[in-house]
Amino acid sequence: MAFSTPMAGLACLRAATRSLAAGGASAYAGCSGSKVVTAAALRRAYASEAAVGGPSFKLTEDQEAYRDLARKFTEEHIIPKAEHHDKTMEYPWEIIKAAHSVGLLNTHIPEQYGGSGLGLMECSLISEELAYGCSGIQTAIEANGLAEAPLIVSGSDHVKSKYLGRMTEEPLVAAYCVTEPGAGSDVANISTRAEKKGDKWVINGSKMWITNGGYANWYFVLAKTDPSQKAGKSMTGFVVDGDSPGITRGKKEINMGQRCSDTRMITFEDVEVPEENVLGKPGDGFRTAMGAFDITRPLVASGAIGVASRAFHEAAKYASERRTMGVPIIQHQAIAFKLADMAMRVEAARNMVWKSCWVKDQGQRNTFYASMAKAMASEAAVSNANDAVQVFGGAGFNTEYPVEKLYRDSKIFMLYEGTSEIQRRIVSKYIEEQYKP
Ligand SMILES: CCCCCCCC(=O)SCCNC(=O)CCNC(=O)[C@H](O)C(C)(C)COP(=O)(O)OP(=O)(O)OC[C@H]1O[C@@H](n2cnc3c(N)ncnc32)[C@H](O)[C@@H]1OP(=O)(O)O
Repeated sequence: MAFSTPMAGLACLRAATRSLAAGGASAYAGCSGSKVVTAAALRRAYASEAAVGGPSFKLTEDQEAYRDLARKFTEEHIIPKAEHHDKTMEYPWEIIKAAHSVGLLNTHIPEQYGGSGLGLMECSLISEELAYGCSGIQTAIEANGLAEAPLIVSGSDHVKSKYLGRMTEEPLVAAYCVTEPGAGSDVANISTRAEKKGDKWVINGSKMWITNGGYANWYFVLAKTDPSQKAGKSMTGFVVDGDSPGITRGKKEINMGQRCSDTRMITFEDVEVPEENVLGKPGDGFRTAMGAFDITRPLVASGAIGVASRAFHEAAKYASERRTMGVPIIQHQAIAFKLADMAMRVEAARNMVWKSCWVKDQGQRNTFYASMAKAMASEAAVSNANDAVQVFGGAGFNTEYPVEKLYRDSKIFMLYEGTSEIQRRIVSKYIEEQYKP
């Protein structure tokens, strides 16, 4: 199957999944060699996972098709290039373009704006597969979803047509600018300001750790517009064109993991934005920014499941092959129980992620579940990557083997899109509310 269909959105995704179905199993030929799980091993592992699903966990035919497409894409386009992008830190543009050509980019843009309009459940199946291959590359892909989410939550029809429509027509990336040097977890205390001057808004301030910042065609920017108000009314969200005068894109940050993901400081100096680029009403910004997380935290979480399950599969495969004291190490209880814990974490966290997606897809607010899913899945990724290194022993510390990358890549899941501590704060606030005397 060729990944070059010149279509966008759902039509493109459907054509790609049909073509994959017609291609059958022989279409899987993407990866081999000692450092990656082979295609055959992957299929066996997933087949055994599918067999344990309970009745209410059955995926629809469409969901299976999207997952299979993402899995094939991962095998062919991501796994073979993951090491290169990790070592060189090169931004994965070619992979982003390929993902766009088969409809695996911008998956939750509504159909009326040219997107696939997939539900969160479908999106989560896709992002888990992509992250299985390389979570750095998946982050570059999924960061588009984060930038787009505030527009989906609060954008006018005009803004959606103009900025979301553009994303479906050609392979572009966008970025979500909320975090600042002095305000990460504490969004209420950002200091970027936007002031109304005539018929324009003028933005001044600096945003930090902006994923896709160096390549973004446009930015979602959260700025204070009325600091005298409490958080829920003091901020406004804007869409800002990437080529607006006054924007400076800082140097690429060198991070411990997910090294091909592009994160930078973006500075806004007297950047003029037309009134029509305000999302919702002035003052709605904080809610818009938080509402976006209800869409994207479950997807960050599903990316974390991709890492957790990759770490599990690599460790289980190695433990079956590596022998000590006359037996494969999987027969030593110390290793076997570690693998059992890893499998339990993947299954439990994935179920939590699916629930958080399902609640949102039912049209209900899912903040409580999204935070649980984000915390559980991130911690599963970090624990599983740590255990995988332990199972590999000294080899796990070596760059010739796949798990040291997983170890480095996993940590950010507990930090970005809200730390594990912030997720617990959100969950515990709900509990406190429930138990108010
Ligand atoms: C794979 C892609 C990865 C991309 C790279 C990742 C990039 C990033 O990391 S992006 C930045 C991540 N940053 C964060 O996640 C920030 C973490 N912080 C937070 O989530 C919040 O600031 C948090 C939870 C601490 C807010 O706490 P706090 O300041 O106490 O506000 P809080 O009182 O809860 O809410 C204020 C108002 O907003 C409302 N609100 C809060 N959450 C929501 C929501 N989800 N939906 C709608 N309204 C909301 C509240 O109801 C409240 O309304 P009101 O004023 O009427 O009572």
